[in-house]
Amino acid sequence: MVSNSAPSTPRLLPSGGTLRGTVRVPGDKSISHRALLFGAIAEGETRIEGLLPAEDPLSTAACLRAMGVGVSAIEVGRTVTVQGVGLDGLSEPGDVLDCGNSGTTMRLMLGLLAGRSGRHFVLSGDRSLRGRPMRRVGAPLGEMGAQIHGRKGGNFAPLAVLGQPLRGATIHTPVASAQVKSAILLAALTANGETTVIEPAQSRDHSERMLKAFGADLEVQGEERNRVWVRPGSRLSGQSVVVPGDISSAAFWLVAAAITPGAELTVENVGLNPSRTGILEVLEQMGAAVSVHNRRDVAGEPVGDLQVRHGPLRAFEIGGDLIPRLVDEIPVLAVAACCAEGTSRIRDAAELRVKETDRLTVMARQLGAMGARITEYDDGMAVSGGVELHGAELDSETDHRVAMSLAVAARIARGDSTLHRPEAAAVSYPGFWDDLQQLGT
Ligand SMILES: O=C(O)C1=C[C@@H](OP(=O)(O)O)[C@@H](O)[C@H](O)C1
Ligand SMILES: C=C(OP(=O)(O)O)C(=O)O
Repeated sequence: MVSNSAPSTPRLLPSGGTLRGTVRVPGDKSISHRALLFGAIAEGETRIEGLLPAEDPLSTAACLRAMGVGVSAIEVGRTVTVQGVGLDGLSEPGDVLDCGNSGTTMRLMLGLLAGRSGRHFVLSGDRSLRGRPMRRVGAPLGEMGAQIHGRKGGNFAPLAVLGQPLRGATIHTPVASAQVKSAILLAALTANGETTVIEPAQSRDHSERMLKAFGADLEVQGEERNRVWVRPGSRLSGQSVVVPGDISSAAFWLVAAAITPGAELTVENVGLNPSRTGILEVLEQMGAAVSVHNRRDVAGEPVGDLQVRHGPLRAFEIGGDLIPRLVDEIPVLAVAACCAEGTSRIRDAAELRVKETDRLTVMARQLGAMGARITEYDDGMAVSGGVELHGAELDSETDHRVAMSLAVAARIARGDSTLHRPEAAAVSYPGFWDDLQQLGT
Protein backbone atom coordinates (compact mmCIF):
# COMPACT_ATOMS: atom_id res chain seq x y z
CA MET A 1 0.00 0.00 0.00
CA VAL A 2 2.90 2.36 0.54
CA SER A 3 3.58 4.71 -2.41
CA ASN A 4 4.77 2.96 -5.55
CA SER A 5 6.41 5.03 -8.23
CA ALA A 6 4.45 5.44 -11.47
CA PRO A 7 6.25 5.29 -14.86
CA SER A 8 8.09 8.51 -15.59
CA THR A 9 8.53 10.49 -18.82
CA PRO A 10 11.65 12.66 -19.19
CA ARG A 11 11.01 16.32 -19.94
CA LEU A 12 12.81 18.45 -22.51
CA LEU A 13 14.08 21.67 -20.95
CA PRO A 14 14.82 24.07 -23.81
CA SER A 15 17.62 26.53 -23.34
CA GLY A 16 16.95 30.27 -23.57
CA GLY A 17 13.80 32.37 -23.49
CA THR A 18 13.04 35.08 -21.02
CA LEU A 19 10.56 35.30 -18.16
CA ARG A 20 7.96 38.03 -17.93
CA GLY A 21 4.64 38.58 -16.23
CA THR A 22 2.91 37.76 -12.98
CA VAL A 23 2.66 34.47 -11.16
CA ARG A 24 0.86 33.25 -8.04
CA VAL A 25 2.58 30.34 -6.40
CA PRO A 26 0.45 27.71 -4.64
CA GLY A 27 -0.17 27.69 -0.90
CA ASP A 28 2.56 27.33 1.68
CA LYS A 29 3.28 23.66 2.31
CA SER A 30 4.23 24.03 5.99
CA ILE A 31 1.11 26.05 6.77
CA SER A 32 -1.09 23.65 4.76
CA HIS A 33 0.05 20.60 6.77
CA ARG A 34 -0.50 22.45 10.03
CA ALA A 35 -3.97 23.73 9.11
CA LEU A 36 -5.05 20.14 8.38
CA LEU A 37 -3.46 18.67 11.52
CA PHE A 38 -4.62 21.35 13.94
CA GLY A 39 -8.07 21.39 12.34
CA ALA A 40 -8.29 17.63 12.92
CA ILE A 41 -7.73 17.88 16.69
CA ALA A 42 -9.81 21.03 17.16
CA GLU A 43 -13.49 21.03 18.05
CA GLY A 44 -15.82 22.09 15.26
CA GLU A 45 -15.08 22.92 11.65
CA THR A 46 -11.89 24.44 10.24
CA ARG A 47 -12.08 26.15 6.86
CA ILE A 48 -8.87 26.43 4.88
CA GLU A 49 -8.55 28.80 1.94
CA GLY A 50 -5.54 28.43 -0.37
CA LEU A 51 -4.47 25.00 0.91
CA LEU A 52 -1.68 23.59 -1.23
CA PRO A 53 -3.17 20.87 -3.48
CA ALA A 54 0.10 18.94 -3.77
CA GLU A 55 1.19 15.42 -2.92
CA ASP A 56 2.64 16.19 0.54
CA PRO A 57 -0.46 17.82 2.07
CA LEU A 58 -2.57 15.13 0.36
CA SER A 59 -0.57 12.56 2.36
CA THR A 60 -1.40 14.40 5.59
CA ALA A 61 -5.09 14.57 4.65
CA ALA A 62 -5.18 10.85 3.77
CA CYS A 63 -3.64 9.88 7.13
CA LEU A 64 -6.18 12.01 8.98
CA ARG A 65 -9.10 10.54 7.04
CA ALA A 66 -7.83 7.05 7.93
CA MET A 67 -8.25 8.04 11.60
CA GLY A 68 -11.85 9.21 11.19
CA VAL A 69 -11.36 12.91 10.41
CA GLY A 70 -13.66 14.38 7.75
CA VAL A 71 -11.50 16.31 5.26
CA SER A 72 -13.24 17.59 2.12
CA ALA A 73 -11.76 17.15 -1.37
CA ILE A 74 -8.51 19.05 -1.92
CA GLU A 75 -8.63 20.76 -5.31
CA VAL A 76 -7.21 23.91 -6.83
CA GLY A 77 -9.19 26.98 -5.79
CA ARG A 78 -11.53 25.13 -3.44
CA THR A 79 -11.93 25.89 0.28
CA VAL A 80 -11.12 22.77 2.27
CA THR A 81 -13.09 21.90 5.39
CA VAL A 82 -11.86 19.74 8.26
CA GLN A 83 -14.35 18.32 10.77
CA GLY A 84 -12.34 18.31 13.98
CA VAL A 85 -12.61 15.32 16.31
CA GLY A 86 -11.09 17.03 19.36
CA LEU A 87 -7.77 16.49 21.11
CA ASP A 88 -8.35 12.80 21.84
CA GLY A 89 -10.83 11.86 19.12
CA LEU A 90 -8.55 10.21 16.53
CA SER A 91 -9.48 6.57 15.98
CA GLU A 92 -7.05 3.69 15.51
CA PRO A 93 -6.50 3.23 11.77
CA GLY A 94 -7.10 -0.16 10.17
CA ASP A 95 -3.95 0.00 8.05
CA VAL A 96 -0.52 1.56 7.79
CA LEU A 97 -0.59 5.38 7.61
CA ASP A 98 1.13 6.25 4.32
CA CYS A 99 3.09 9.50 4.65
CA GLY A 100 4.26 9.28 1.02
CA ASN A 101 7.33 11.48 0.42
CA SER A 102 6.56 13.88 3.26
CA GLY A 103 8.90 14.28 6.21
CA THR A 104 6.61 16.89 7.71
CA THR A 105 3.67 14.47 7.66
CA MET A 106 5.58 11.66 9.36
CA ARG A 107 7.31 13.77 12.01
CA LEU A 108 4.29 15.87 12.99
CA MET A 109 2.12 12.75 12.96
CA LEU A 110 4.48 11.08 15.48
CA GLY A 111 3.93 13.98 17.87
CA LEU A 112 0.20 13.93 17.29
CA LEU A 113 -0.17 10.18 17.88
CA ALA A 114 2.35 9.48 20.65
CA GLY A 115 -0.10 10.50 23.39
CA ARG A 116 -3.21 8.73 22.05
CA SER A 117 -3.40 6.18 24.86
CA GLY A 118 -4.36 2.61 24.08
CA ARG A 119 -4.14 3.03 20.31
CA HIS A 120 -1.60 1.56 17.94
CA PHE A 121 -0.38 3.22 14.76
CA VAL A 122 2.08 2.21 12.04
CA LEU A 123 3.58 4.89 9.79
CA SER A 124 5.49 4.40 6.59
CA GLY A 125 6.25 6.17 3.34
CA ASP A 126 8.10 5.98 0.06
CA ARG A 127 11.69 4.83 -0.33
CA SER A 128 13.08 8.33 0.31
CA LEU A 129 11.07 8.83 3.49
CA ARG A 130 11.95 5.36 4.80
CA GLY A 131 15.60 6.45 4.67
CA ARG A 132 15.14 9.72 6.60
CA PRO A 133 16.05 9.95 10.31
CA MET A 134 13.11 9.80 12.68
CA ARG A 135 14.92 9.31 15.99
CA ARG A 136 15.31 13.10 16.12
CA VAL A 137 11.57 13.10 16.89
CA GLY A 138 11.33 9.70 18.63
CA ALA A 139 14.06 10.57 21.16
CA PRO A 140 12.53 13.80 22.55
CA LEU A 141 9.07 12.26 22.50
CA GLY A 142 10.61 9.31 24.39
CA GLU A 143 11.65 11.80 27.12
CA MET A 144 7.93 12.55 27.45
CA GLY A 145 7.13 8.83 27.78
CA ALA A 146 6.31 8.01 24.14
CA GLN A 147 6.83 4.51 22.78
CA ILE A 148 7.97 4.59 19.17
CA HIS A 149 9.65 1.61 17.54
CA GLY A 150 11.20 1.23 14.13
CA ARG A 151 14.09 -0.08 12.11
CA LYS A 152 17.66 0.69 13.27
CA GLY A 153 16.73 1.42 16.85
CA GLY A 154 13.65 3.43 15.95
CA ASN A 155 15.39 5.69 13.46
CA PHE A 156 13.71 4.53 10.26
CA ALA A 157 10.16 3.83 9.15
CA PRO A 158 8.09 1.74 9.17
CA LEU A 159 7.48 3.03 12.68
CA ALA A 160 5.06 1.70 15.28
CA VAL A 161 3.59 4.08 17.82
CA LEU A 162 2.00 2.67 20.94
CA GLY A 163 -0.04 5.54 22.32
CA GLN A 164 0.84 6.35 25.97
CA PRO A 165 -0.03 8.98 28.54
CA LEU A 166 2.78 11.56 28.18
CA ARG A 167 4.45 13.81 30.72
CA GLY A 168 5.60 17.39 30.15
CA ALA A 169 9.35 17.97 29.80
CA THR A 170 11.99 20.58 29.06
CA ILE A 171 13.67 19.56 25.84
CA HIS A 172 16.78 21.00 24.20
CA THR A 173 16.80 20.00 20.54
CA PRO A 174 20.22 19.53 18.90
CA VAL A 175 19.19 20.94 15.50
CA ALA A 176 16.92 23.84 14.58
CA SER A 177 14.06 21.87 13.04
CA ALA A 178 10.47 23.01 12.85
CA GLN A 179 9.38 19.42 12.32
CA VAL A 180 10.98 18.28 15.58
CA LYS A 181 9.71 21.34 17.46
CA SER A 182 6.19 20.95 16.09
CA ALA A 183 6.05 17.23 16.94
CA ILE A 184 6.96 18.07 20.56
CA LEU A 185 4.38 20.89 20.68
CA LEU A 186 1.67 18.54 19.41
CA ALA A 187 2.57 15.92 22.02
CA ALA A 188 2.69 18.64 24.70
CA LEU A 189 -0.96 19.57 24.11
CA THR A 190 -2.15 16.44 25.95
CA ALA A 191 0.84 15.78 28.23
CA ASN A 192 0.58 15.76 31.98
CA GLY A 193 2.41 19.03 32.84
CA GLU A 194 4.08 21.88 31.03
CA THR A 195 6.59 21.47 28.21
CA THR A 196 9.33 23.79 26.98
CA VAL A 197 11.22 23.23 23.71
CA ILE A 198 14.53 25.05 23.32
CA GLU A 199 16.14 25.13 19.87
CA PRO A 200 19.75 26.12 19.05
CA ALA A 201 18.27 28.74 16.68
CA GLN A 202 14.71 29.64 15.80
CA SER A 203 13.17 27.47 13.08
CA ARG A 204 10.00 28.44 11.20
CA ASP A 205 7.27 29.39 13.68
CA HIS A 206 4.05 28.57 11.80
CA SER A 207 3.01 26.00 14.44
CA GLU A 208 3.35 28.49 17.26
CA ARG A 209 1.33 31.14 15.44
CA MET A 210 -1.41 28.77 14.36
CA LEU A 211 -1.70 26.77 17.59
CA LYS A 212 -2.17 30.03 19.50
CA ALA A 213 -4.88 31.08 17.06
CA PHE A 214 -6.63 27.72 17.61
CA GLY A 215 -6.62 28.39 21.38
CA ALA A 216 -3.55 26.58 22.71
CA ASP A 217 -1.91 27.95 25.87
CA LEU A 218 1.50 28.61 24.32
CA GLU A 219 4.19 31.26 24.57
CA VAL A 220 7.27 31.97 22.46
CA GLN A 221 10.07 33.09 24.78
CA GLY A 222 13.63 34.39 24.65
CA GLU A 223 15.21 37.22 22.73
CA GLU A 224 15.98 34.86 19.89
CA ARG A 225 12.45 33.41 20.02
CA ASN A 226 13.94 29.94 20.23
CA ARG A 227 12.03 28.74 23.35
CA VAL A 228 8.43 27.65 23.19
CA TRP A 229 6.41 26.91 26.31
CA VAL A 230 3.10 25.00 26.30
CA ARG A 231 0.62 24.31 29.07
CA PRO A 232 -1.81 21.47 28.26
CA GLY A 233 -5.50 21.59 29.05
CA SER A 234 -6.82 24.18 26.61
CA ARG A 235 -9.20 22.90 23.99
CA LEU A 236 -8.59 23.89 20.41
CA SER A 237 -11.47 25.29 18.39
CA GLY A 238 -11.92 25.21 14.61
CA GLN A 239 -10.71 28.31 12.76
CA SER A 240 -10.70 29.96 9.36
CA VAL A 241 -7.19 29.70 7.94
CA VAL A 242 -5.93 31.56 4.87
CA VAL A 243 -2.77 30.01 3.46
CA PRO A 244 -0.36 32.46 1.75
CA GLY A 245 1.75 31.52 -1.28
CA ASP A 246 4.85 29.47 -0.47
CA ILE A 247 8.09 31.48 -0.45
CA SER A 248 9.94 28.19 -1.04
CA SER A 249 8.07 27.84 -4.35
CA ALA A 250 8.44 31.55 -5.13
CA ALA A 251 12.21 31.07 -4.73
CA PHE A 252 12.41 29.30 -8.11
CA TRP A 253 10.93 32.35 -9.86
CA LEU A 254 13.00 34.81 -7.86
CA VAL A 255 16.22 33.10 -8.88
CA ALA A 256 15.04 32.39 -12.43
CA ALA A 257 14.27 36.07 -13.02
CA ALA A 258 17.45 37.25 -11.32
CA ILE A 259 19.65 35.13 -13.63
CA THR A 260 17.72 35.27 -16.93
CA PRO A 261 18.62 38.16 -19.25
CA GLY A 262 15.65 40.44 -19.88
CA ALA A 263 13.49 38.83 -17.18
CA GLU A 264 11.02 40.77 -15.07
CA LEU A 265 8.51 38.98 -12.85
CA THR A 266 6.03 39.70 -10.10
CA VAL A 267 5.25 36.89 -7.67
CA GLU A 268 2.00 37.76 -5.88
CA ASN A 269 0.73 36.87 -2.44
CA VAL A 270 3.89 35.33 -1.00
CA GLY A 271 4.19 34.47 2.71
CA LEU A 272 6.87 36.69 4.28
CA ASN A 273 7.13 35.21 7.75
CA PRO A 274 10.58 36.39 8.97
CA SER A 275 11.50 32.80 9.88
CA ARG A 276 11.28 32.00 6.14
CA THR A 277 12.67 35.07 4.35
CA GLY A 278 16.38 34.23 4.39
CA ILE A 279 16.32 33.89 0.59
CA LEU A 280 15.45 37.58 0.24
CA GLU A 281 18.46 38.51 2.37
CA VAL A 282 20.76 36.39 0.21
CA LEU A 283 19.39 37.86 -3.00
CA GLU A 284 19.99 41.31 -1.52
CA GLN A 285 23.58 40.27 -0.63
CA MET A 286 23.98 39.25 -4.29
CA GLY A 287 22.79 42.66 -5.49
CA ALA A 288 19.65 41.23 -7.13
CA ALA A 289 16.86 43.64 -8.02
CA VAL A 290 14.09 42.34 -5.72
CA SER A 291 11.47 44.58 -4.13
CA VAL A 292 8.53 43.88 -1.82
CA HIS A 293 5.15 45.55 -2.41
CA ASN A 294 1.75 45.55 -0.83
CA ARG A 295 2.88 44.19 2.56
CA ARG A 296 -0.08 43.02 4.62
CA ASP A 297 -1.07 40.56 7.33
CA VAL A 298 -3.34 37.67 6.38
CA ALA A 299 -4.70 35.39 9.14
CA GLY A 300 -1.66 35.82 11.37
CA GLU A 301 1.05 35.58 8.69
CA PRO A 302 2.79 38.49 6.87
CA VAL A 303 2.29 38.49 3.10
CA GLY A 304 3.47 40.63 0.16
CA ASP A 305 4.12 40.74 -3.58
CA LEU A 306 7.68 40.34 -4.84
CA GLN A 307 9.05 42.01 -7.93
CA VAL A 308 12.32 40.82 -9.43
CA ARG A 309 14.39 41.81 -12.45
CA HIS A 310 17.49 40.43 -14.08
CA GLY A 311 20.79 42.11 -13.20
CA PRO A 312 24.43 41.39 -12.39
CA LEU A 313 24.96 39.21 -9.32
CA ARG A 314 27.76 38.93 -6.76
CA ALA A 315 28.76 35.74 -4.91
CA PHE A 316 27.30 35.13 -1.42
CA GLU A 317 28.45 33.52 1.83
CA ILE A 318 25.84 31.96 4.12
CA GLY A 319 25.82 29.88 7.30
CA GLY A 320 24.80 29.91 10.98
CA ASP A 321 21.32 30.94 12.05
CA LEU A 322 20.42 32.04 8.53
CA ILE A 323 20.33 28.42 7.30
CA PRO A 324 17.05 27.39 8.99
CA ARG A 325 15.47 30.50 7.45
CA LEU A 326 16.20 29.33 3.88
CA VAL A 327 16.88 25.62 4.27
CA ASP A 328 14.68 24.51 1.35
CA GLU A 329 15.98 27.25 -0.96
CA ILE A 330 19.60 26.11 -0.95
CA PRO A 331 19.29 23.95 -4.10
CA VAL A 332 18.07 26.91 -6.15
CA LEU A 333 20.59 29.23 -4.47
CA ALA A 334 23.29 26.88 -5.78
CA VAL A 335 21.95 27.64 -9.27
CA ALA A 336 22.07 31.39 -8.55
CA ALA A 337 25.66 30.97 -7.35
CA CYS A 338 26.65 29.52 -10.75
CA CYS A 339 25.62 32.84 -12.33
CA ALA A 340 27.28 35.18 -9.84
CA GLU A 341 30.68 36.80 -9.98
CA GLY A 342 33.05 35.12 -7.55
CA THR A 343 32.85 32.00 -5.38
CA SER A 344 29.79 31.49 -3.18
CA ARG A 345 30.01 29.48 0.02
CA ILE A 346 27.28 27.65 1.92
CA ARG A 347 28.19 26.33 5.41
CA ASP A 348 26.30 24.84 8.40
CA ALA A 349 23.87 23.14 6.02
CA ALA A 350 24.49 19.46 6.83
CA GLU A 351 20.71 19.15 7.29
CA LEU A 352 20.46 19.11 3.49
CA ARG A 353 21.92 15.63 3.54
CA VAL A 354 18.78 14.23 5.22
CA LYS A 355 16.09 15.81 3.06
CA GLU A 356 14.22 13.97 0.26
CA THR A 357 17.70 13.31 -1.14
CA ASP A 358 21.16 14.34 -0.02
CA ARG A 359 20.69 17.74 -1.62
CA LEU A 360 24.36 18.75 -1.36
CA THR A 361 25.60 15.71 -3.25
CA VAL A 362 22.70 15.64 -5.70
CA MET A 363 22.94 19.33 -6.63
CA ALA A 364 26.75 19.07 -6.96
CA ARG A 365 26.31 16.03 -9.21
CA GLN A 366 23.51 17.42 -11.38
CA LEU A 367 24.89 20.95 -11.79
CA GLY A 368 28.30 19.32 -12.28
CA ALA A 369 26.84 17.48 -15.30
CA MET A 370 26.10 20.94 -16.75
CA GLY A 371 29.70 22.06 -16.22
CA ALA A 372 29.30 23.82 -12.86
CA ARG A 373 32.36 23.93 -10.62
CA ILE A 374 31.23 22.87 -7.16
CA THR A 375 33.27 21.64 -4.20
CA GLU A 376 31.25 19.80 -1.60
CA TYR A 377 31.95 20.27 2.12
CA ASP A 378 30.55 18.05 4.87
CA ASP A 379 28.14 20.84 5.72
CA GLY A 380 27.78 22.76 2.49
CA MET A 381 29.44 23.65 -0.78
CA ALA A 382 31.52 26.20 -2.64
CA VAL A 383 30.23 27.21 -6.07
CA SER A 384 32.43 29.04 -8.57
CA GLY A 385 30.44 31.63 -10.43
CA GLY A 386 30.84 32.80 -13.99
CA VAL A 387 31.28 29.31 -15.48
CA GLU A 388 28.96 28.88 -18.47
CA LEU A 389 26.57 25.94 -17.98
CA HIS A 390 25.81 23.62 -20.88
CA GLY A 391 22.73 21.49 -21.58
CA ALA A 392 22.88 17.93 -20.19
CA GLU A 393 20.93 14.79 -19.28
CA LEU A 394 19.65 15.66 -15.83
CA ASP A 395 17.78 13.75 -13.13
CA SER A 396 15.70 15.04 -10.24
CA GLU A 397 16.76 11.86 -8.40
CA THR A 398 13.08 11.97 -7.18
CA ASP A 399 13.54 15.26 -5.28
CA HIS A 400 11.01 18.02 -6.03
CA ARG A 401 13.31 20.90 -5.13
CA VAL A 402 16.08 19.45 -7.27
CA ALA A 403 13.68 19.05 -10.24
CA MET A 404 12.63 22.71 -10.12
CA SER A 405 16.12 24.03 -9.43
CA LEU A 406 17.47 22.19 -12.48
CA ALA A 407 14.62 23.58 -14.59
CA VAL A 408 15.80 27.07 -13.63
CA ALA A 409 19.43 26.22 -14.46
CA ALA A 410 18.53 24.64 -17.82
CA ARG A 411 17.08 27.89 -19.14
CA ILE A 412 20.38 29.75 -18.93
CA ALA A 413 22.51 26.83 -20.19
CA ARG A 414 24.02 26.68 -23.68
CA GLY A 415 22.02 23.95 -25.43
CA ASP A 416 18.90 22.06 -24.37
CA SER A 417 18.67 19.66 -21.41
CA THR A 418 16.51 16.66 -20.61
CA LEU A 419 15.22 16.13 -17.09
CA HIS A 420 14.47 12.63 -15.88
CA ARG A 421 11.82 12.14 -13.21
CA PRO A 422 10.38 15.67 -13.55
CA GLU A 423 7.11 14.57 -11.91
CA ALA A 424 8.80 14.97 -8.50
CA ALA A 425 7.80 18.67 -8.67
CA ALA A 426 4.21 17.67 -7.81
CA VAL A 427 5.27 16.99 -4.22
CA SER A 428 5.14 20.73 -3.51
CA TYR A 429 4.23 22.54 -6.76
CA PRO A 430 1.97 20.56 -9.14
CA GLY A 431 1.49 23.49 -11.57
CA PHE A 432 5.20 24.28 -11.84
CA TRP A 433 5.69 23.10 -15.43
CA ASP A 434 2.56 24.94 -16.63
CA ASP A 435 3.67 28.14 -14.90
CA LEU A 436 7.15 27.81 -16.42
CA GLN A 437 5.68 27.48 -19.88
CA GLN A 438 3.29 30.39 -19.40
CA LEU A 439 5.90 32.79 -18.00
CA GLY A 440 8.44 31.88 -20.63
CA THR A 441 6.23 32.69 -23.63
O1 LIG B 1 8.13 22.08 9.51
C1 LIG B 1 8.08 22.15 8.27
O2 LIG B 1 7.01 22.34 7.67
C2 LIG B 1 9.34 22.02 7.51
C3 LIG B 1 10.54 22.17 8.16
C4 LIG B 1 11.84 22.02 7.50
O3 LIG B 1 12.39 20.78 7.86
P1 LIG B 1 13.20 20.56 9.24
O4 LIG B 1 12.26 20.67 10.36
O5 LIG B 1 13.75 19.16 9.13
O6 LIG B 1 14.27 21.60 9.26
C5 LIG B 1 11.72 22.08 5.99
O7 LIG B 1 12.91 21.63 5.40
C6 LIG B 1 10.56 21.30 5.48
O8 LIG B 1 10.43 21.46 4.09
C7 LIG B 1 9.26 21.75 6.08
C1 LIG C 1 12.31 18.92 3.08
C2 LIG C 1 11.10 19.13 2.56
O1 LIG C 1 9.93 18.58 3.00
P1 LIG C 1 9.65 17.38 3.99
O2 LIG C 1 10.73 17.35 5.03
O3 LIG C 1 8.29 17.63 4.56
O4 LIG C 1 9.65 16.10 3.17
C3 LIG C 1 10.94 20.10 1.45
O5 LIG C 1 9.78 20.39 1.11
O6 LIG C 1 11.92 20.59 0.87
